Formats: sequence, C-alpha cells, structure tokens
Amino acid sequence: MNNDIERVLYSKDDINRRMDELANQLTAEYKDQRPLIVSVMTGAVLFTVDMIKRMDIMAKLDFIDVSSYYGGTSSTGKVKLVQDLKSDVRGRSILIMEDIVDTGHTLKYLIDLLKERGAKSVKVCTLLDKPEGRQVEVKADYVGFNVPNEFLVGYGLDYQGYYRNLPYVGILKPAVYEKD
Ligand SMILES: O=P(O)(O)OC[C@H]1O[C@H](OP(=O)(O)OP(=O)(O)O)[C@H](O)[C@@H]1O
Ligand code: HPA
Repeated sequence: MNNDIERVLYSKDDINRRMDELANQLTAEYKDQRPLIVSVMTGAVLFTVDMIKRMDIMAKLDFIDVSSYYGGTSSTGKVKLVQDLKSDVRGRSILIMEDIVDTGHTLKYLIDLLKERGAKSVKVCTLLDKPEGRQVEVKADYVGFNVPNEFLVGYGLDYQGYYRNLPYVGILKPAVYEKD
C-alpha cells in the first residue's frame, strides 16, 4: 500500500463487484434510450472506462472538464469550465459519470448547464457519495458507495494531481496535506 494512505476504504475487488451491480442496473434503465454518457474529467475517467465496458447498451461517450478544487482539499465553490463537450445535448438522455459527489457544487453546475442546453433527461451515476460534505442540494441517481467525511484518493481521485492511479479508494493521511 502507498505510504501516504491511512486506510483503504474500498479495494479493487470491492470496486469491481459494485461496478458489476451498477452496470446491470444501468443496462436495464438505458436499454432503449441511446444515452450520451458525459464523463467528468479528470477524476471520473477511470470509473467511466471501467463501467462502459460492462454496460450492454448503445451509447455515445463525451467528456467535459470542470474544476473547483485547484490543488487543495476543500472546494472553492466556484466551478470553472476547463473544456466543453463536443456533442450537442439537445433532446438527449444524458448520463453523467462522476467519481465523487462531495459539496455538490460540480454536479449542480453540470446538471444546470445540461438542462439549460435542452437535454431531455439528466441522470447521475457516481462511484462515491459523501453526503456529509454537501453544501448545495443535489442527488445522484446511482451511487456506488456512501463514504465518510474524509479526504479520499485513488481510483481517479487526486490530491494535487497525484494518487489517481491507485487501484483502490483510501483515506489520505492528513499529514500529507497539513504540511502544504
Ligand atoms: O461535489 P464537489 O465538492 O464539487 O466535488 C466533486 C468534484 O471534485 C472533483 O473534481 P476536481 O474539481 O477536483 O477536478 P478533477 O476531477 O480534475 O480532480 C471530483 O472529480 C468531482 O468532479
Ligand atoms: O475526497 C475527495 N478527494 C479527492 N477529490 C475530491 N473532490 C471532492 N471530494 C474529494
């Protein structure tokens, strides 16, 4: 295990098992809808790639890059659109793929944006949900795991750009960010 990790919350096997279950649910829901899957860069890319391979549906994939943490462990609350989608979302069923919903600022920004642009429906699948972190009211439709109010890394989640490639989700030792 990486030395900066205090405790592993979800192992690679835990994540794989939960993704099998979620993908079955999503396959049933989206069988006849040809959704546009919107993956939120950068954190959700690992989860998205592993999920779509498990989903037996016709779907398109696009990416949007938004950022609000700018290197620290707390949200600025200001969501910046770094790179937009290539697709027109008007009239489409959208499935947002996220790695984590924490304060909710990112998700609220995205849902509002996609609805404003005329999406037919917007639903959300997130690997992790941190309900105690919430600052704005927003809900994910499909949740892998509810997590405690700790700063997590791994499986896409980062601290200052690092740890995304850990194959598990773990709690980052506070000593790592307290010194910054
Ligand atoms: O609910 P919130 O408090 O808004 O946090 C959730 C968002 O924060 C992280 O993204 P970040 O802005 O760090 O960008 P990244 O995906 O490139 O790491 C994460 O990937 C989510 O998109
Ligand atoms: O706990 C977290 N870890 C990494 N990135 C995050 N973005 C929101 N919450 C988190």
